[in-house]
Amino acid sequence: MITRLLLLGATGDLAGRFLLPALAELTAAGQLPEGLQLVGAAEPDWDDARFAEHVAARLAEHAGDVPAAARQALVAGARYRRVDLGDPATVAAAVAASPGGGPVAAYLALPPSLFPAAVRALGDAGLPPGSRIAVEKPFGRDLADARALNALLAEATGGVEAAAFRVDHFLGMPAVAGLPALRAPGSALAGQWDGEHLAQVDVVWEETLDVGGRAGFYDRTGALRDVLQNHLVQTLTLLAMELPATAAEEDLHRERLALLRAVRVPAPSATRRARYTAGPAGRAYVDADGVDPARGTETLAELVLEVGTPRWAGTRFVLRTGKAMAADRKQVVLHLRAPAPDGLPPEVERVADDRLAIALDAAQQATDGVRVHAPGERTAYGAVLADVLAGGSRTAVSAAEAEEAWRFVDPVRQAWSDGEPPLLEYPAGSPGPDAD
Ligand SMILES: O=P(O)(O)OC[C@H]1O[C@@H](O)[C@H](O)[C@@H](O)[C@@H]1O
Repeated sequence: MITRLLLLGATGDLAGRFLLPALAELTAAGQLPEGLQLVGAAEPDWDDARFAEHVAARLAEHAGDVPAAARQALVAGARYRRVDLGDPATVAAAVAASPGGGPVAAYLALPPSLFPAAVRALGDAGLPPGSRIAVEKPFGRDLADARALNALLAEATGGVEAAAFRVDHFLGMPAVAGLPALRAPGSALAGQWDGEHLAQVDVVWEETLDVGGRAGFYDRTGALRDVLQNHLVQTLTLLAMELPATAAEEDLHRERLALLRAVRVPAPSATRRARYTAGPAGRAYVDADGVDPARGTETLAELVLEVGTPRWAGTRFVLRTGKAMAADRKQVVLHLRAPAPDGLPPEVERVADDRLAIALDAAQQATDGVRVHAPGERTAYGAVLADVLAGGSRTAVSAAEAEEAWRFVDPVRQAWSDGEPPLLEYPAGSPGPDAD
């Protein structure tokens, strides 16, 4: 059992807004492993007391809904070690920092450019058996890079696949995790789940948020790598895979991988990319600090995919994500070929006779950093951390799944960098280019 959580990047944005609040939530629910020791690690030259202040402030801001006693317990138990990823000895010291010497979960809440150095340093430090390394997304910049990162992880973990945890927090969102149940045998939608009944399925994640202060990261990433290649593709796997034969995690991963293998490489003409200009919602993307306009980074990405299985003959899967858009639209839309049946599950909204919508953010919305979720329901990062700490893998992507997702996204990335199709524009705060 994991007894220590080493949070690398503990002073950063991801830790402050999502991971520390999720730990507080799990503390309150009594769902952390008994005696778990939190060691925060980052570059600033802080001590335990300074880190405790930081954790308390982040929790006050982002986990105000968690009872104060649980927040205080987390703050009181937190330790801090300064690490410099260029100096692996500092990482080894952080691994050794907590007493007990049990298995460690090392969580890389770091910019992707630091993943290789962090994984190498953890490998050099030598993690005790039963330890895990959790890596955030994007997992690699392309297929070759993802393979290299998988090789490093295999080296650092002695080839134990379960020891490498490639996080995708969308898999922990209740609405995404619940997608397979919507067409379980007996459901009104069970008989609709194929190309004969569904002409098109949209997986949409449109945000009103612009890139804010993240332009330095975002400009090297873009909408395709930031959200579509991972979050939307994983949502697609849960929507379109065959239902696993059992509840076992290996069956789930087998079906997710089989679905990814069946996705055809889209032609460039089946893709769109765009970036926002100045508009009602604010200034142009290219005017944000840290943007190099010459890179041509997209803030909106769309792929129309086909899944080459008998079930999905004739269905178009449209995956679209964008920043600085007119409205927050985070949903799956089913376009039926005939009017939808009666007796739909409560999560499914009839928006037209032949069109159904499933909200992806119904139970959990991050509005100005305030967490809103149904009482007793876990947040996405609560589910991820519970999984990491308990040895689960439902919110993780396997090595093969990570590479397979790049197989059909890499050619798109390549075509885009060759200028095909051209980069479109949309005003910030608009529904996107040529909105349908
Ligand atoms: O709304 P959530 O749960 O933060 O998920 C969306 C976010 O997912 C992150 O992984 C992306 O980096 C962000 O750009 C995006 O906004």
